[in-house]
Amino acid sequence: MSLPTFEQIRQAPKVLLHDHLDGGLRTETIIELARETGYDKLPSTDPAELDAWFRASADSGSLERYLETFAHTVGVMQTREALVRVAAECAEDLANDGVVYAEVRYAPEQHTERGLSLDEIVQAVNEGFRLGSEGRGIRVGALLTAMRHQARSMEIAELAVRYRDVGVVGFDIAGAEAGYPPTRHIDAFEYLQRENAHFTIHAGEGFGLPSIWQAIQWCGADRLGHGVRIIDDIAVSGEDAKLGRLAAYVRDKRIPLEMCPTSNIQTGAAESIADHPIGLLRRLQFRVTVNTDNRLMSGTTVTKEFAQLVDAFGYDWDDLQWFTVNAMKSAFIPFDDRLALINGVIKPGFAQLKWRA
Ligand SMILES: O=c1[nH]cnc2c1ncn2[C@H]1C[C@H](O)[C@@H](CO)O1
Ligand SMILES: [Zn+2]
Repeated sequence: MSLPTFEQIRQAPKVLLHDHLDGGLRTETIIELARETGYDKLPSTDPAELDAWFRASADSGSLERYLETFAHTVGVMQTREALVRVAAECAEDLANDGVVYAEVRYAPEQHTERGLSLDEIVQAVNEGFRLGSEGRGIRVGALLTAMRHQARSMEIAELAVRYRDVGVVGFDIAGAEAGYPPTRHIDAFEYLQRENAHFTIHAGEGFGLPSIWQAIQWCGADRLGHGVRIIDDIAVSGEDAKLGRLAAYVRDKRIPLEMCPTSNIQTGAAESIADHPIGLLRRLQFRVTVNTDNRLMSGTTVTKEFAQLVDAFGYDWDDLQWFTVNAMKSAFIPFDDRLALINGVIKPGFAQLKWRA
């Protein structure tokens, strides 16, 4: 059986758990929204040039500099119409990439510059996801992110609970990691735990093991955003790997790792796809999932991320299905819904592709 091709991977039913709404805009849309809303700070109004600018600026090797590019996407996402449009296009683009289930995150507190309330922001994005998903064979849920350098996490956690049955499936914290440990937001995480709500934490990307340890053992994260630096707790010699206590805990407890290979290279968390810790972590059977992080800044899609992994590691259909089922098992929607997607959509979809290959 030959390795999956790009087009075959695109057709496979895929699952995406880590994708930022403000990191996935179409360049043409940014330019149009800037014109419509009077945002005059774009580095270029030519789509190709702007696209190249985002990629080059995000390729800095530093998470902090990578994050600076979001000023322009967030800058044009300040009205209800803009949010509905961006969310609808996000759902459409993911559906066209063959994604059948996605959790897309954004930070409501970043969209209040022109007077929208947090509730209005969530309602607008929900409406966009609904419009963009309709009839396209995709289900999209929102994760509400609080910015770790700000102090609004409790408010955002309450917002996530308020909308838990209407479009929102969980909570997250994002932004610069060094200097802003997860425990800074412990009250929000404790509140979410008391509410039986789900959350993931960006950890082990721009900072190492202490961040992962806090996210899991202090804050009770259900999943880890990136978590790549867990390899600092694994000693490899030849084929042998010795896990430290934290790495063993993450693997034993089947804590999902939302890995984003291209993004990690851009921010300096990994050297190249071939050197990306995902190779080792998949071999050691951590609960690894494959994600895009920011499709605009990384010029990527789920299909591209998978295709690069196939090139680098020779992954076959079974590997791609394993990543996909891992992701579906780790989603924040109810167990019955996850099972229905695994048995009704993912397994039959992969079976058909394997059979044709
Ligand atoms: O990979 C990331 N790490 C930390 N923060 C991130 C990453 N990608 C995007 N963000 C930030 C910038 C966005 O404005 C915010 C909400 O989506 O989350
Ligand atoms: Zn992220």
